[in-house]
Order: sequence, then C-alpha cells, then structure tokens
Amino acid sequence: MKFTKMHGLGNDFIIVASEQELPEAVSTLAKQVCDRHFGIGADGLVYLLPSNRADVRMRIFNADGSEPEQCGNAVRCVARYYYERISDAKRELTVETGAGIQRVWIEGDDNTQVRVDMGNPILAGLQIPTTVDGERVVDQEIAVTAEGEGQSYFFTGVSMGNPHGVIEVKDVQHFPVEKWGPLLENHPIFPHKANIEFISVRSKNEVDMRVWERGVGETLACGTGACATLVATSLRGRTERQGTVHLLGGDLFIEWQESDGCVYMTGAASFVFDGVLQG
Ligand SMILES: N[C@@H](CCC[C@H](N)C(=O)O)C(=O)O
Repeated sequence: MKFTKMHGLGNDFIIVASEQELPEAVSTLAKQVCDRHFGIGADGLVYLLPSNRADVRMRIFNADGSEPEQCGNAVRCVARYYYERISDAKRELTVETGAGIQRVWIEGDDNTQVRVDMGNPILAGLQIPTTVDGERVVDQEIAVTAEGEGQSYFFTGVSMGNPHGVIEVKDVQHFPVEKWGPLLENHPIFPHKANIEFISVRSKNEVDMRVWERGVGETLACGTGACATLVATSLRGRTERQGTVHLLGGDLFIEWQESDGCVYMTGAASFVFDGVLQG
C-alpha cells in the first residue's frame, strides 16, 4: 500500500490515493496503521477517492477505527495533495466529505496555505447531536466524575458536520485535558460522543485551544474544533466573528461570515514523507 504522510499543524494523517472502493476491513486497517508503535503512526487514515460530485472525495477514519463525518485539517491536506500530485489545473477546488461538499482555495506561492469554506455550523441541540432540545446549546452544564472527584463544566455545542463541545477554562495550557477529556467525550449528553475543545480567550480576536478528539485522544490541532470554538466564543460574546485560534501545533485563522453564515478556515497543510506499507 503506497501512502503519503501529511499533517495540518501536527494533526497527522496517512493519506492513501485510491481509484477503488475501500478495503472491507478498513476500520481494522486504520487502527493498525495509526498505531505509533506497531504501525506508521497517525491521528487518522484518509482515503482520497474519485468523486462524481466534486474534484475529489475524502473518507477519514480515526485512530480507533471509527469514521467521522468531517475533518478540517484533513480537507486542507487532501486539497494540497490533489493540487500538487493529481491536477494543478485550478487553485479553487471542491472536496466531497461525509458532511457535504467543501470549497477550497490553495493559497500562497508555495501552496502551503489552504482556505476552506466549512459551511454553516449546526447549532440546534438535537441536531448537533446532544440530548438538549433547544435552538442553541450555550453554556450548558455538564457534570463528570473522575477518581471520586465530581466536576461541573459549561459547554457550548456546535456541529461542523461532526459534534463539538466547547468549554472555557481559566488556564488551558495547564488544564488536565487527559483527565476530563475522555469523560466528556463519552458523556450521555452526546449520543454520538463529541470532540471536546478546552479554550482560554486572550482577546476579542485570539483564543488558545487544546482538544480531546473523539476516537483519537489529545491531538496537536483540530480544524473543525477551531471553527466550533470561534462560533461558540462569538455566540457567547467573548470574541468577534473572526480571529486566530492558537493550537498546540500552530495557528488557524477562522471567520464566521455574517453574509452567508459559513465558517472559513485558513491554515497550513504539509507533506512529511512518502512510503510503502508491506503486507
Ligand atoms: N482532526 C479533525 C477532526 C477529526 C475527526 C474527529 N476526531 C471526530 O471524530 O469527529 C479536524 O481537524 O477537524
């Protein structure tokens, strides 16, 4: 199996370009190849496939083998891969994902920056999905217990195609993400589980974010998580509708445009190496 290792701000993927449908045991394969000791090592396995609705289609599998609907960092990597390795005919592309078709622009002289129209965020409680039946889920209390210690947090729910719970904390750099992340990801208020963003707001246009990703664990960056964060902080009046989200692996610029209601994400997509996996 030929593959290419890529990353978006340290959120790393094994990219496989294929003309065929996926192998039957793709979920088991994802677990094997994403393993950082016995496999290649990555946060996700991404298939780049032909599409009859867009320039290219992507399917992604988390490191635990589950298939999420969307992945912002992978969309940028897939677009750059397609532009540099398959067709450089145009710098505006479309990528079909499990959450719809994303418009993408390859930017900069070296193609390293990629801008993506991530579409309209979903804010209605049951559609995110959460078990909260409301038009919006803002500052909703959520209680968890770890090692006998009970804790309440307040999350804002946003779906960018995949579900997110955004929680503001005092000092995100020192926050115990590993302790509370898995409990919140699996809380019954999220019927499909959720990605959990822990954030601290620096100013009206800057937010620090760490993420506990559904099906993966703590990662260095999450594109959909950064989009969900800016939507949540602007809904709560903590930021404006555009700003920089500082992640452990680098920065993403996010704009939630008033005119079309869509969230635009701009950031890096990087090649690491090519390889062949022996059977
Ligand atoms: N890292 C991604 C999100 C990948 C999917 C996520 N783990 C899920 O299960 O929803 C991103 O950059 O958006």
